[in-house]
Amino acid sequence: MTVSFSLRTLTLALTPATLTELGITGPADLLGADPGVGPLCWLRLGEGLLGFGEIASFAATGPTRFADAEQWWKSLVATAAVNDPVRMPGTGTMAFGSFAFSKSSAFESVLIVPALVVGFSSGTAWLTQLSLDGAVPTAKSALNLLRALATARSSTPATPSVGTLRPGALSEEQWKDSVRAGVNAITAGGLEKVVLARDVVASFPEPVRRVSILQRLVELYGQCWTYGVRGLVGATPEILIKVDGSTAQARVLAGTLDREDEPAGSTGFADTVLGGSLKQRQEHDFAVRSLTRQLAPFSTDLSFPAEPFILELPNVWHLASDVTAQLASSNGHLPTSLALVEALHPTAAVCGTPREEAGKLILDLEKMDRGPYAGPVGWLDGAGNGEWGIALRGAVLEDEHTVRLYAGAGIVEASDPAAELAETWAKFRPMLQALNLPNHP
Ligand SMILES: C=C(O[C@H]1C=CC=C(C(=O)O)[C@@H]1O)C(=O)O
Repeated sequence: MTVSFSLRTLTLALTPATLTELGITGPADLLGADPGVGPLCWLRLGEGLLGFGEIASFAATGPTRFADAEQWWKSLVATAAVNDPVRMPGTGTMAFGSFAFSKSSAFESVLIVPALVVGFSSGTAWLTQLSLDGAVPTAKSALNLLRALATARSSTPATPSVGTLRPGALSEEQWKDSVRAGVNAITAGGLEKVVLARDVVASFPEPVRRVSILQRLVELYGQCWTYGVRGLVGATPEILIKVDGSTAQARVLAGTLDREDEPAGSTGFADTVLGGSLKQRQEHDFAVRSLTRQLAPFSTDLSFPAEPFILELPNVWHLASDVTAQLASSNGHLPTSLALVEALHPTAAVCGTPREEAGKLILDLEKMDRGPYAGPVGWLDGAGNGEWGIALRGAVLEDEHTVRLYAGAGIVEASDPAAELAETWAKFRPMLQALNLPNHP
């Protein structure tokens, strides 16, 4: 006889004394705590969520993957017994997720409910134990699990063995031909922007340690959101949507300048070359417009600055716009973060304008399945909150020895294939660094 139990969760605030006793100064201290594949991860600037173990998961492919995941999550949450005195976004019931970029992808979109979550946000730290086997989490059982992790951890990222890099679906020449074809399609009319991506494959004689990659990304790209959901890892600078109660926020990026292109001793280089470029500005405006157009029907108030700002990352500068919306309730309910993800994905930062035409051209010209690259990655909770980045500057660990890296560039009429190719190398850099591979082979 199979007995199915409801989800049970217990959340505890972690006091500074407990954290000190366990030697935990922040979430990154626990990255190396899972002796297996390592935790589910969503971290930025010393805050975020780590998930350990897996008590339930949902997988889907196809055009209804978001709606199916939302339905599965809602039915799990509906019967959950939640003991959550902390009551912040990410406490109580929560799951990590990653979604395929394309409705025709073979990659399985997933939601994963961990057994234990450690969270840090706005000066509060907490611990949530989740169970689905009838066990009732207690403060003692939750703290024992955390203690075991804190004791097991290793904090030094191991340097990966010397790896080699080879082209993925297309050679550099073939990819530049695709960019040329993209520019020709734009010139011929019918679309204004298309984002074309490519993949490269890294091979290592020794097994690659997922945890080490996450540790390196946190160390080098702390202001990006370091994500890890099963084999998908990366550090994205772009937020598709973050929902905290009735407020939604997005960080839209498009328009890029390689920091290695800055001449020594120059001042105001990014302002002039990136901020002053009509081509880059056009690329950016398409991305902002696509997001705001899709978000507007869910909002009572939507605001973003008239001019983008320049976001400085260790590898590149981007044109960036932060968008804020007050969410409208419908029949007494606010939209959940996952409902917004479904409505917003894919923006013109990763697809193009118009969306349908660009999507078709991507399938035609890239000659690869993007898998989870450029898809939404992040987490959601039982109250509808969540944070979803766009899975950029990342890779998929295909097996112990093989890592597939992805990067793309926005193509507009004025695009030059060689410059766009160089831009993809700048965008591969975070993962190349994390994997200890040469900057630009
Ligand atoms: C498609 C990617 O970046 C997007 C986000 C920021 C800037 C972009 C650009 O300038 O082309 C892209 O739209 C990628 O990193 O693979």
